[in-house]
Amino acid sequence: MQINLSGLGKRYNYEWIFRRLDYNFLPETAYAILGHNGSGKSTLLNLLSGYLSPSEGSITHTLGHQTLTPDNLYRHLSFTAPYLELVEEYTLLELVQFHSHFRAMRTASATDLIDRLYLKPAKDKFVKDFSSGMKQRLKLGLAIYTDAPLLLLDEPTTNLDQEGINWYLEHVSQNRKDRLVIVSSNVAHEYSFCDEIINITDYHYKPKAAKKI
Ligand SMILES: Nc1ncnc2c1ncn2[C@@H]1O[C@H](COP(=O)(O)OP(=O)(O)OP(=O)(O)O)[C@@H](O)[C@H]1O
Repeated sequence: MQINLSGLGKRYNYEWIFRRLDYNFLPETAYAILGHNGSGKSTLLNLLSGYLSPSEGSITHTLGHQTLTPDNLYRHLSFTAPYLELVEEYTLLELVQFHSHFRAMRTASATDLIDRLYLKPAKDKFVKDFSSGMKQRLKLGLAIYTDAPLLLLDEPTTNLDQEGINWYLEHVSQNRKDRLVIVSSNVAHEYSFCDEIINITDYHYKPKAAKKI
């Protein structure tokens, strides 16, 4: 997957979050999008996922020689973020089986994924009864092990303890080689494996000062 951004800008009402963003995300490369709270990292990730539309400029997703349209882009990406919800009425096994029904996985089976998550003892537990760290590990596992050429991770280590962070780094590193990975973060350990860094604040809109008459 390759993504080209041309003159990309996003505003909410009258507030420009960023403007004039030209960038090429190359295949099989890992990128980190950095910036302080409220700087626009999640907004950019949501644009890259096709969930939001640009206010100006364009985003082109290319897979091999095929340009992807917004209606089929979702088939080729995997995305997780703290604000995305799990289906909490399912047990862990039911949820992984449900997910695998719709998306091709990089694991041999649902139980194989649960083993890799180190959540085997919680196989029959309802997701609503998981701790916040267990939910985050599950979200990350579903995202990382979905077989998609584009992996988008928004603040991936939210709610994870050191063991969870080590788990994330091990599994994302093992699964990054043949896909484009984009991580939004302001915590160094989340993006230590990334090849390129983009500061979203470089694209903040700075209105020209009015000339004094
Ligand atoms: N739906 C919306 N309507 C209006 N403003 C919004 C909306 N979504 C986000 N914003 C604003 O856009 C700006 C960027 O928000 P965004 O969530 O992209 O930042 P972020 O860098 O991901 O922040 P954080 O690190 O806190 O997650 C913020 O000022 C936010 O208030």
